Amino acid sequence: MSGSEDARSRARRDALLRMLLWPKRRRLAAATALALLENVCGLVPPLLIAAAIDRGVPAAVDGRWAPLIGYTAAALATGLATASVKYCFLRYSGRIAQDLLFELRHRAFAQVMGQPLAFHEAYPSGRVVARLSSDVESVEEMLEMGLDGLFSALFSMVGILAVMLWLDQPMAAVVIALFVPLYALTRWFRHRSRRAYRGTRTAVEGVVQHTVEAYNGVRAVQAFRREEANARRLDGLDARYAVARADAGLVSAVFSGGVKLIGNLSLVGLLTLGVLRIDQGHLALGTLTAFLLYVHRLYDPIDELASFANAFSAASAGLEKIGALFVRHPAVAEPERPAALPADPPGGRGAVRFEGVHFGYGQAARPVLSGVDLALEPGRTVALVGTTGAGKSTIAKLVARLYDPTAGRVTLDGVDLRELADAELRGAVSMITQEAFLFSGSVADNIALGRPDASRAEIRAAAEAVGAHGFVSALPDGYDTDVHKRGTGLSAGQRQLIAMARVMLTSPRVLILDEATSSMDTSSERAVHEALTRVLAGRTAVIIAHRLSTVAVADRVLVIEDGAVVEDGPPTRLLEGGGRFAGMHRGWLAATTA
Ligand SMILES: Nc1ncnc2c1ncn2[C@@H]1O[C@H](COP(=O)(O)OP(=O)(O)OP(=O)(O)O)[C@@H](O)[C@H]1O
Repeated sequence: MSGSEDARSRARRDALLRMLLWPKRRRLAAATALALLENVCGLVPPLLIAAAIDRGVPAAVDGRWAPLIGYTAAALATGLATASVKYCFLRYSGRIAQDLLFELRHRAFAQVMGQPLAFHEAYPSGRVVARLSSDVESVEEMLEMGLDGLFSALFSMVGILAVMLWLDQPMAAVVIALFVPLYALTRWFRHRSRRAYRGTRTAVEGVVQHTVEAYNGVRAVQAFRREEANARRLDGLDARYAVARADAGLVSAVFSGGVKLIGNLSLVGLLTLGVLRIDQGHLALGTLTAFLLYVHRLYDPIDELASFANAFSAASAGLEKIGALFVRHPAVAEPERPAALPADPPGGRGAVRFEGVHFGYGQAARPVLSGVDLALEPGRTVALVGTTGAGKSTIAKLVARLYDPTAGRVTLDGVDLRELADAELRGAVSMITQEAFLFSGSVADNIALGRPDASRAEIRAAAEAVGAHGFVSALPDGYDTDVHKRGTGLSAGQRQLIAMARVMLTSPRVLILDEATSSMDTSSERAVHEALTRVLAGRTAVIIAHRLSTVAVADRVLVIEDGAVVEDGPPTRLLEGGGRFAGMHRGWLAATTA
């Protein structure tokens, strides 16, 4: 990673942290106060034990038991108080951690869903899944195990050092002197662990991405016998992940071991100096005991701090990756003052115009459309045909305003699409994609996707209108059948019918249909065609026709070549004209009848 990229991704991580933590600052302050109280309580018992040894025991030897009993009871009471405050802190900080995670997941998911199509076409879905799953998990781990360690480590270190300095300065100096190698070790760890954990996040991303891709493309995998090769690739990615984990493990082992070593050196140093100072009469035995107890307490939290630092490095690398989702992509911006579509435009609803439209995917990319002028009349069906890569889908995406033209404008009923509020545009222009995607839920939920408030009668009427009612009522639970339940198994044609019922229910002014390329059997194809005729009636429609049989339902055909309209007219006239469309049709007839 280059220096400036590194700084950018750290800045993104910090911005994300600020966005998450700032609204919770009051609760975090309350958690900090609880942790402080816990640690202050925790400082008292060693002092009471020192007093018990130095004062209570000699008094008991003289037959006065009250001081010893008093010190012991006080040590017990502070121990109980520490435990109760710790319980409250853990419950409270646990809730904050869960809320933070909820917020992170919610924001990251909403951010991904709200990104323009340009983002999704450039960002592999596996990578997004890795961000939303394993990267979020790394933050979860840090919050679950780390907060406690961080707070106790920081507060107890400061508190213990203060008490040590108050008890005996030369002894405290030994402990402080050993902080120099500890500081050096911590610096090394911070630097090395950041690199190591970035490596693990990148490696796990590779594993998740490959798994998601293989799963999404399982048909192609099986058709091309790629199972073995895919499994080998996953093994390779897994091995890379294992190496990255081992590297991170090595860094944390060196750090934890180093901290333990320095802790033990402190004990030896304190014991040696303590015995000398007792011998010289400068130190009491109880104070030495308190020192030894404190050193133990000092290095335990440093160990916890090491776990936190580990978790933080992993989470920090995860947050850098999640932060990348928050980078703004040149989006189709919502207008500040949206215009409304005319309710009853002269000539009818659904007139689409392209006026001198230029478009290319990204600034450096070759232009796909160069000055397209086009008028689609209300209520008519236009089929776009042409060779692959000609620009048919691009025209459709501009009608749906999934992208904005780089120059020129696209209007609907006289209004520039850029002036329409998103909700109004989505209600006015609907798209049926090739795969006719069904979401988890019932058939009814899927039909009512664009109008969740639709009544069951309306849903049924929409299904009846496209001829889907028959097969839906034959499903085990009718309209309540879960579309992803095992055994439901809807065919491609049935999925298309459900997608068309969806359109019937929302009744958009303009419908864009990216016709499925996979062939259906003749009866399904006929059912889809019949449904199509009903859905198209009285609506402006743009069909990206992959199969020329679909063109029969169109009033007009546009032949697209290299981003330009090269032929335009009713299908029958184009067939008679003997131009490109007639040639394509002859080729298609020969292929289908061969
Ligand atoms: N998301 C994208 N990013 C960059 N270039 C793209 C993108 N989508 C399409 N293109 C390019 O734009 C051109 C037009 O593509 P488009 O998808 O509009 O063609 P099409 O006529 O619909 O093709 P097909 O029949 O194969 O679907 C092609 O050169 C294609 O490579």
